[in-house]
Amino acid sequence: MDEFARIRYWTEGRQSTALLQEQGVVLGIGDDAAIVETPPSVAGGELQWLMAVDTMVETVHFSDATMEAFDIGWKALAANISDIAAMGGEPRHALVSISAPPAWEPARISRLYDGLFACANAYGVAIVGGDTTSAPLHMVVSVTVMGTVTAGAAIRRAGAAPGDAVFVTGPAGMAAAGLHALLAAAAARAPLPQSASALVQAHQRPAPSVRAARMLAARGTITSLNDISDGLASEAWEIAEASGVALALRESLLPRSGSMTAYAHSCGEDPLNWILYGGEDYMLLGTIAAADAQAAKAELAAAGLPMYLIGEVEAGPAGVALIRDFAERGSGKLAEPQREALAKRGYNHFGN
Ligand SMILES: Nc1ncnc2c1ncn2[C@@H]1O[C@H](COP(=O)(O)OP(=O)(O)O)[C@@H](O)[C@H]1O
Ligand SMILES: Cc1ncc(C[n+]2csc(CCOP(=O)(O)OP(=O)(O)O)c2C)c(N)n1
Ligand SMILES: [Mg+2]
Ligand SMILES: [Mg+2]
Ligand SMILES: [Mg+2]
Repeated sequence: MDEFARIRYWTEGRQSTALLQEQGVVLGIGDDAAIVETPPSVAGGELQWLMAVDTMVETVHFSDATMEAFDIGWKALAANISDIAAMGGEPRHALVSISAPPAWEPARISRLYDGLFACANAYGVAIVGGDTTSAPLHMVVSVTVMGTVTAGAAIRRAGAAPGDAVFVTGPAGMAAAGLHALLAAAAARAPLPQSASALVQAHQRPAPSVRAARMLAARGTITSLNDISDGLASEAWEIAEASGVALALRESLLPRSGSMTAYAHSCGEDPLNWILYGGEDYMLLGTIAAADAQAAKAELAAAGLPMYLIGEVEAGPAGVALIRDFAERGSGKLAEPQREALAKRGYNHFGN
C-alpha cells in the first residue's frame, strides 16, 4: 500500500457529514490544505481561536507494554482537547501527523485511527488533515487542535489572586499508578491485577474536562486554569509563577482514589508522590474567587461533575506549599499542620 492509499484507508468515511458540517468543514482530508469556515459569532460575543499541538513518541509516551494502537490514538487527541479545555474553550478541528517505522503496518495504524476517531466523535472534533512520513525506529504521533472561545473569556495561567480558592476536577495520580501497574506487569510477565483496571483506564483513555471547564468559565469567576499533564505540583507552579502568587495546598483536601491508594500500598509506593508528581491526569487545576467556590462546586455536582477545593491562593513570591495536616500519612487523622515547600518538580523531558 503506498502512502496515499494508506491515508485513504486510515481516514475515509470515518466521520459523519453532520459533524463535519457542524464544524464548518468545507473541504477536509485530500487537498493541499483543508478549508474551514470561520465559526460564526455566538450570542455573548465574538469568538477567538485557540490553537495547540502535542506530540506522543514511542518509548517516551507509550510502549508495547503500556498502550495498544487504539489507546495511543485516543490519548493523542485527548491530550490536545485537554489543552483547549484548560483555556475554557470548545475543541473543533484537528490535524494529525504520523511518522511510522516499519513495525507499524497499515492495519495497526488503522487501529490507532479507530482511537483517534472515537475520541474525535466523542468530543465533536472534525479531523481535517494531517501528514504521513516514514520513520527509522519509533512511532511519533503529533496532533494539532483548534478550538474557539468567546472573545476575551479564555482562562489563562496568570490571574490567580490572593484569597482565591484552588480546585481540581478529579483525583490526580491515577494515570501514574496505571503506568506503574502496566510496567510492573510487563517486567514480571504477569497479568495485570484486577484492582488496577481503573488506574490503567486512567492512563490509557484520559477524559478531558471540557464540560466542567466550560461551565466554570461561564461563571466568570475562574481566575486561572491549567490541565495536569506534568503533575499537580508542576502545574501549580506554572499558575503560581504566571500569576505571581503562592498556592497553598492542603494535604487532607487532596482527593484520593481508593483504588490508587490501595494499589500504592500494595507495592510499597507513596500515593502522594503520584498525586503530586505523576502527571498525565488531564484533569483541571485552577483558581476561583472564594465567594463563588461553593456555588461553582454545586453547579458542577448537579451535572455529575466533581470539583474539589484543595487550598487557597496567598500573596507572592511565587511558590507552592503543601500543608501537611494528617497526623500520620494516610491515617485520615488531622494534626497540627506543618507547612512544606513543594519542589518545582514533575515530568520534564529534559530532566528537572
Ligand atoms: N517547540 C516549540 N515551539 C514553539 N512553542 C512551543 C514549543 N514547545 C512548546 N511551546 C509552547 O510552550 C508552551 C508550554 O508548552 P507545554 O508545556 O507543552 O504546554 P502543555 O503542557 O499545556 O502541553 C505552550 O504555549 C506551547 O505552545
Ligand atoms: C512508556 C512511558 N514512560 C513514561 C511515561 C510517563 N510520561 C511520559 S510523557 C509524560 C508527561 C506528559 O507528556 P508531555 O509531552 O510533557 O505533555 P504536555 O505537558 O506537553 O501536555 C509522562 C508522565 C509514559 N506515559 N509512558
Ligand atoms: Mg505540550
Ligand atoms: Mg496544558
Ligand atoms: Mg509536559
